[in-house]
Amino acid sequence: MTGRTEDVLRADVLTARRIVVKVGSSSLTTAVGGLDSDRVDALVDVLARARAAGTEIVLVSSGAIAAGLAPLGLAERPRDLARQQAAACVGQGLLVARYTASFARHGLRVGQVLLTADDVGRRTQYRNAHRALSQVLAMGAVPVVNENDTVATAEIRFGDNDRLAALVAHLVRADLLVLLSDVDGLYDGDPGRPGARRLAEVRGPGDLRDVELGSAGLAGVGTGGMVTKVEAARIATDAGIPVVLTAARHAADALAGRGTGTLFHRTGERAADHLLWLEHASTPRGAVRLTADAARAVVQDNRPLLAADVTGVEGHFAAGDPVELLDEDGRVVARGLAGVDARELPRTRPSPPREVVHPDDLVPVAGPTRAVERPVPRDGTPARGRTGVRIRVLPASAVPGP
Ligand SMILES: Nc1ncnc2c1ncn2[C@@H]1O[C@H](COP(=O)(O)OP(=O)(O)O)[C@@H](O)[C@H]1O
Ligand SMILES: N[C@@H](CCC(=O)OP(=O)(O)O)C(=O)O
Repeated sequence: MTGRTEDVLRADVLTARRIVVKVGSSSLTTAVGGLDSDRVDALVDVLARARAAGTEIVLVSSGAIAAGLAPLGLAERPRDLARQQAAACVGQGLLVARYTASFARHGLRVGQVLLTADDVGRRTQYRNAHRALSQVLAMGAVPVVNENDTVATAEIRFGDNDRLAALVAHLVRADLLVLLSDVDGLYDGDPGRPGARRLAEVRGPGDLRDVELGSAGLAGVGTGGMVTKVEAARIATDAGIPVVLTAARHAADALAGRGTGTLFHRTGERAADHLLWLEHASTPRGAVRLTADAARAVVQDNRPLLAADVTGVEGHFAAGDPVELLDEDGRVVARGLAGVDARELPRTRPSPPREVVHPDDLVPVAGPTRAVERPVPRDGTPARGRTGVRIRVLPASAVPGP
């Protein structure tokens, strides 16, 4: 053994029994648009081999919009949401038909799973999605997951399948997340720039301090560029799931544990089930403002939030909806699932002793936080943050410019 990182087999990959593999639009389409059957087949061959060797695979596949362009006579990804949705409607069927035929060559069935990130943040839907995915796997089929673009309008504009894949990895309790793109790993800057260097490993946020992340790829069909992949890697690794990022053409090496691409080591432990979705995927339907004492007790001492703690209510949320918990100065201190409707909360005190948020349905928002500008979408919509989505502040170089 030479001791080079590339030569050392990755233990995290070799021991993984359940792997979520995410493939981006840029890796599934031809140069002139439309689905590239050869590339789909090449990927499926690799996944089927892993499946035959006993590894359970969940595929998160983008490409619905890209696949729908040519059949609808569109030369490029449309700028308006309605035509993006139409392209996704037509393309998703074609995409799954293609996967169905391709996996059938290996005697494998696929099961289409369309998720709306916001929904799965709710406990019941989370459990339903978990049960469905587990059963598809238990019955030997391969789940093919995408966002439900028809209804998840915010997801088309601001969401991305990299983040969805990280959350799905948590949902199915995966041992590993593999992100496949058109670039063979994370570089310290634009990979097209002479002298750009690939990072073989990322052990934590410190390793990203001097890395420049672009928010758009070259292919013109993907969403989010490297920014969303690094954010997805942070969500997964914080939840105890290591991530390999590499090119789709290196998928076989990645699944064999060879040192291709970039390995993001796990940095945290698995969080309670639906809380990761609540933190990263839900859109708050409102907010409750708390007394100073309550803000402290609810976040630090894990005590229930009671109606008597509430000094103000914003929005028209219903029981089960995600809400933000604000301190006296209006800063977000936590996110929780409301146990009551907004209209049930009296706006004047004193209030009856009712539980507004149960401790099991509450996730503190670790500070410092701020709304992060998300990448500029190709449809030209304003580069505003997805409503209510806050993420921990990344190193300055990791946050896309406006
Ligand atoms: N620091 C970086 N390292 C690697 N790739 C980067 C970096 N910054 C920007 N990119 C770009 O990100 C692109 C991948 O993102 P994207 O097109 O959204 O892919 P996908 O369709 O696979 O999700 C690459 O083509 C690359 O040009
Ligand atoms: N749901 C969209 C995926 C959007 C997306 O995140 O694309 P990509 O950056 O290629 O992973 C579609 O199927 O077209």
